[in-house]
Amino acid sequence: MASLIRKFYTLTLIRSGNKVLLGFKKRGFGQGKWNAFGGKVEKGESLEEAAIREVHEESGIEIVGGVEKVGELEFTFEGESNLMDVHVFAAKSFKGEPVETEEMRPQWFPIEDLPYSQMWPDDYLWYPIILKGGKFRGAFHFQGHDIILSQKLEEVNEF
Ligand SMILES: Nc1nc(SCCc2ccccc2)c2[nH]cnc2n1
Repeated sequence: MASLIRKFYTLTLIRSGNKVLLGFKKRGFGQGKWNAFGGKVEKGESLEEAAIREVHEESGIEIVGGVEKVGELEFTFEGESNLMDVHVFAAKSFKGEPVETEEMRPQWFPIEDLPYSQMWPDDYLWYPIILKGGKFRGAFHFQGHDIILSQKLEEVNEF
């Protein structure tokens, strides 16, 4: 099996009471889908620093109380050599109002009414784990961006 190139990304969930802040991706990878805020980890920054940076860049929200690691996901795509190693965080506390950026149009959604049909097809499987305070590890192999060919998902007690 040809070797894959592992690249690191973050995703950060911002929750306030019964609402979750998502962004509609206006361009680039994942364009047209609602997603949490995230992106590539740059050289020289920690996963947590990358998570906090991406949230601020994409939504204007300032994370003040740090982030908590809640999940690890690996995404591979049929016929492509990249493996996306995505570290999922939840913001402990934050300040500021979300603003629309070139990348993302932010919107608060009630937890009971997340737009899963307009999100990545794996998300409905692991968002509930985060929302009940759990942690998870998963791997999803895609055909394109909308079909999952194979998957693994398990809840874990700690990272
Ligand atoms: N929720 C979710 N997110 C991603 S990519 C997240 C990481 C990323 C990468 C590049 C730009 C911004 C954000 C997914 N891929 C496959 N399923 C998926 N689910």
